[in-house]
Amino acid sequence: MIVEFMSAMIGHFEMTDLGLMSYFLGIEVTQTDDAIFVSQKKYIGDMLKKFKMEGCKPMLIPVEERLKLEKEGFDMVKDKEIIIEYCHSEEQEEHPSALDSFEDMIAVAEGKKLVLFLDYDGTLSPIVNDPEKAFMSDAMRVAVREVANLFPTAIISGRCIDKVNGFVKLNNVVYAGSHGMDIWTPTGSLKYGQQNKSIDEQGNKVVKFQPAQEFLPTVKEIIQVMEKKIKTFEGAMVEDNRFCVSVHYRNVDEKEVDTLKEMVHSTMKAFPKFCINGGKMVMEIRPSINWNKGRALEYLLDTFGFTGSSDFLPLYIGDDTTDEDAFEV
Ligand SMILES: O=P(O)(O)OC[C@H]1O[C@H](O[C@H]2O[C@H](CO)[C@@H](O)[C@H](O)[C@H]2O)[C@H](O)[C@@H](O)[C@@H]1O
Repeated sequence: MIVEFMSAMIGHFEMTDLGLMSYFLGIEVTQTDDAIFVSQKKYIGDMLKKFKMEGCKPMLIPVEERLKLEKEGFDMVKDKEIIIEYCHSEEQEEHPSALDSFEDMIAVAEGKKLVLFLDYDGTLSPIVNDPEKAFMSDAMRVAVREVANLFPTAIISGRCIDKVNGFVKLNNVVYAGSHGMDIWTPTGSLKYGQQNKSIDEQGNKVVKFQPAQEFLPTVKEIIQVMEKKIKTFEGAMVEDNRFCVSVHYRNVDEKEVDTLKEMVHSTMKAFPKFCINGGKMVMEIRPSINWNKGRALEYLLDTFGFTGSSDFLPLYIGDDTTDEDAFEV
């Protein structure tokens, strides 16, 4: 039938039979007897060339499997952003991938119970321009759910706990928000004070540990002041992270960034009980207390029942400066 159709068409139009399709609209096509494989290797090469990133090193990324391709919704800016996020060659030179030492890590873990700690932004989700849209892929969610079924798993984020919970949507992990200043666990710890029993949105009993409770009214005040002051900086954004505040400048004109930073530093002089830490195009304002992601990790190990034991290996995966407190522990 195909042959008949072709000769009928050739009778009417000037055309040549090129055989099986191998390349169409930037997609490479390989056809076998029982399958057709499509690949965009050339397209990716062209994209890297376009953004002058041909020299960058490849690495594994949490690509969604069996993703249905849609006609609508292609976003050139977002595509570029994701490629840049995963291809920072210089950054990788300085900070090589932990996966390069996978065998060594497995050797250290031999016979030990793994306890997994994960950061959210930049670790479970790609860095994007709009913090409200830092979604986690379904593939990543499945991976975290599966790993959390095997090992105790906690997510320690700079975000407020409700927001990170809303992004992750898993009930087999424990959450700690506000850089570890808001921890919700099923049981709590006998070693630490300041714990309150409560019920979460799903109706589960939780013990909340919030060592920066007394700072809440001042945090609200800081948010109000900052929101007024950033109005003159187009693209700046204040994010309420409950016990902490983030002032974002990712979308601010480069020429304005130093002035914005000066404004934040001089404004915070009126709030001496708070400190400012740097992050990825963000200024993290938080109470100056001896509590951080590292202390939160210790608290969580205790509530998981590992205090005094040596047959466990905590593994922390994070990408930002506030994660270094946890790496240290
Ligand atoms: O501890 P994390 O879970 O990594 O949170 C740290 C901060 O992450 C978010 O900001 C960063 O990601 C945004 C979305 O990709 C990006 O737009 C921003 O430039 C990054 O700094 C979050 O919005 C902050 O509140 C967190 O403190």
